[in-house]
Amino acid sequence: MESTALCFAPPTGLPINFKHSINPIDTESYGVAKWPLKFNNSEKVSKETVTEEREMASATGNSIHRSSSRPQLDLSGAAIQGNFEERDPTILLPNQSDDISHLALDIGGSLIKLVYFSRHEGQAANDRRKKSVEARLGVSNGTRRSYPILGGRLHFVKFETTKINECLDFIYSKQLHRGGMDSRHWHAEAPNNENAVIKATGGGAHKFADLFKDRLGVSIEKEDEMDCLVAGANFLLKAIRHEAFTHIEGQKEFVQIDPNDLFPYLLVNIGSGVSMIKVDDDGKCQRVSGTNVGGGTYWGLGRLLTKCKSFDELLELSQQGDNRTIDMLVGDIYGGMNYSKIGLSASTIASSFGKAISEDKELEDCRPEDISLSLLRMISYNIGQISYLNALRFGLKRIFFGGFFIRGHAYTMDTISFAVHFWSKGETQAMFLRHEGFLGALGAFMSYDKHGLDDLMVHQLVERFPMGASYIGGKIHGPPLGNLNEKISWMEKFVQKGTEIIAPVPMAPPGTTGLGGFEVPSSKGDTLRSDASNLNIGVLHLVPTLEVFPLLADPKMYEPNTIDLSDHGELEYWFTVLSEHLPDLVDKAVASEGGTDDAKRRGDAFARAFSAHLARLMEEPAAYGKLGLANLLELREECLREFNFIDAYRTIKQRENEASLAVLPDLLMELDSMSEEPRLLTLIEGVLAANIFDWGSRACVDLYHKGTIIEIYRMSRKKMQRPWRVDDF
Ligand SMILES: Nc1ncnc2c1ncn2[C@@H]1O[C@H](COP(=O)(O)OP(=O)(O)OP(=O)(O)O)[C@@H](O)[C@H]1O
Ligand SMILES: CC(C)(CO)[C@@H](O)C(=O)NCCC(=O)O
Repeated sequence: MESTALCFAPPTGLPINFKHSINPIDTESYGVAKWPLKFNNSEKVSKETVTEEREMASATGNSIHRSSSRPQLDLSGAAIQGNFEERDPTILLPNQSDDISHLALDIGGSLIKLVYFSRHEGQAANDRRKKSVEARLGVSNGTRRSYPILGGRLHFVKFETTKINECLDFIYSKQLHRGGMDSRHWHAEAPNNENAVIKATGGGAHKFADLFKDRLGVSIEKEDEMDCLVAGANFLLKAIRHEAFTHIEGQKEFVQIDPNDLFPYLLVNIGSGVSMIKVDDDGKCQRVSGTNVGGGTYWGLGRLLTKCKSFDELLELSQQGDNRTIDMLVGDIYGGMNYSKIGLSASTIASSFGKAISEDKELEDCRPEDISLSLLRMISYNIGQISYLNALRFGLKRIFFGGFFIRGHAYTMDTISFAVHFWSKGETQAMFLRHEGFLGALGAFMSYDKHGLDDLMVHQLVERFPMGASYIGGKIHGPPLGNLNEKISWMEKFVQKGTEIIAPVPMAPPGTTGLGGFEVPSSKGDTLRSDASNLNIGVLHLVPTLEVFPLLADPKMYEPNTIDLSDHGELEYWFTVLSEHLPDLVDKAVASEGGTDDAKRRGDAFARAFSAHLARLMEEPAAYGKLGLANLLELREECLREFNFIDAYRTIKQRENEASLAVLPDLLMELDSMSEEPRLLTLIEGVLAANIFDWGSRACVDLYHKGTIIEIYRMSRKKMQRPWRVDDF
């Protein structure tokens, strides 16, 4: 909220979340510039920064350390260009070569992952405002970091590696290779900078370096893949609040990792192939094992055997599968009996695909659904088992699994967890990461110096889930929204089409047996979501729009969620409250923008968007991370901003401020006439009375319709029985 009111609490009406707003809304643009651009046919240089030695070191399993060759921001001779009073003056960095990139890539065998940065609009003005607020309050976060973090957002996007041209088009359309659309230096006519460098990792950083030079005129600076995976994982585990979770028998549970107690751990990255890395510290790691039976195997073999056209299709197929028709179970061999002496139940799979040996069984006789499930189970279980053995080898108690093979898919995670749990007898814990597929790309992004990301802690980074903004895999889930207008019309269409556009793929629980312990690997509820990456990964705001309240003694320790919505009863209650309150909020929001037709349309779109989020969360409360009431309120606030409602309570605040100012002299006189002790008590009571005004409570809202807050305040001081009293002061 823009805090302008004199005397009342944040109009959430719910627990104060101690955050105040700093920045305007996210106005992400997916406008695509015309391709092709003027390319320069400069010589093909590919700067090698990864030395042979380092590559050898990682290949042979020696410890590897992060590269220190990083581009630096050269601030010498920096000067403001033009008018100092200007809202957003351009700062000239005369000695800076134009090679600061806002994009990093992980180009793997199957997928290209992009992490890119977009600057907040009006960032400079906000920074100034924030500084002046801090100066007034006598606090400063400035000492926390040695240099400022980039003010903006991190976005996550993926493409299939075979469609690298789509990826290049995307980079070009957003001018990411030139610092993004918001770059002050960018002009369509400007010549390409010969020195522009993009950090990239994965095999494709080597394979496609020339293509990047040819098509975008940029050089790829290669970062070691294992280093990047580890840097990305460490960053996520330290900086993102709800990053790691366990997934056992359909139950997802977020685990808050203590950054001081993170190491050592085993990182298992399941991409096309699988890498297992022992991580001892920041920048200290060793690839201890790997297996070539990984995500590529599932997708490759699965495609051949089922004729599926896409990975998603294959994964969804597995949902309807029954692996007992393909896998040979212990019971099949032992005449329906358990082999208890060695701990094998009859339902344990004795041999994956073992039933396919039967002479009267051809591929056509097998259901593609069953094949997909058997394959998924075989590969996931195998990876879980090898991971456990490596954890055992090095005495590691925690294994984090990443890579795009996982796809937040419940069955995959349950199977891996089961294998680790079963073989370690519960001693080793399998954990998953929400940004599973982006570890390498994030690590490559981290390798740019001076972005300040290294210093970010959990409470400083905020994740947001804008509507329809995910552009993933070269496929658009939700629209490629160019501007607010498109966003609104998309919401209108969304309503006409029902929920099919962004709603998760509804899937029946698989009736599968054969996991050797739990008969039916059920997932929560009746629905599963295979493509967890659609809405489950948001946009990371590096300078949050809702800033941590600067007077908090210890922001790390402050938990704004006084109500945990993992309790289903609470969840239902609050969802009802928020849904019922929605029309009233929309009225206020529309009024705050002058009640114009445009505001009404936006208000309508906001209501639909927020309702869609609520529906999504009702179905999978942990979809966006651990859900508490404060998160839900922040989501609502953010959603308002998406539709350009900067402060829904603006008009009310204005009215109240006027009313308050009108009576302030009388109130002060009244206070002045009191002796010291009753005066102090009245002040304390006044502050508390003002703070309990609760927009979420219908009683308060009804009361408010009958008068202004100041009247309510006066009345409450005189007549109303308060549900609290001041014991001591
Ligand atoms: N939309 C998709 N298209 C293709 N594969 C997908 C998709 N979604 C998930 N996958 C799975 O993710 C795997 C790729 O994962 P990831 O992107 O982490 O690895 P990679 O970097 O491509 O591979 P590597 O690191 O071995 O080079 C695929 O092999 C497949 O199993
Ligand atoms: C070759 C890489 C590292 C490329 O990402 C990956 O696919 C992998 O770890 N494959 C497994 C290779 C092996 O250790 O058998």
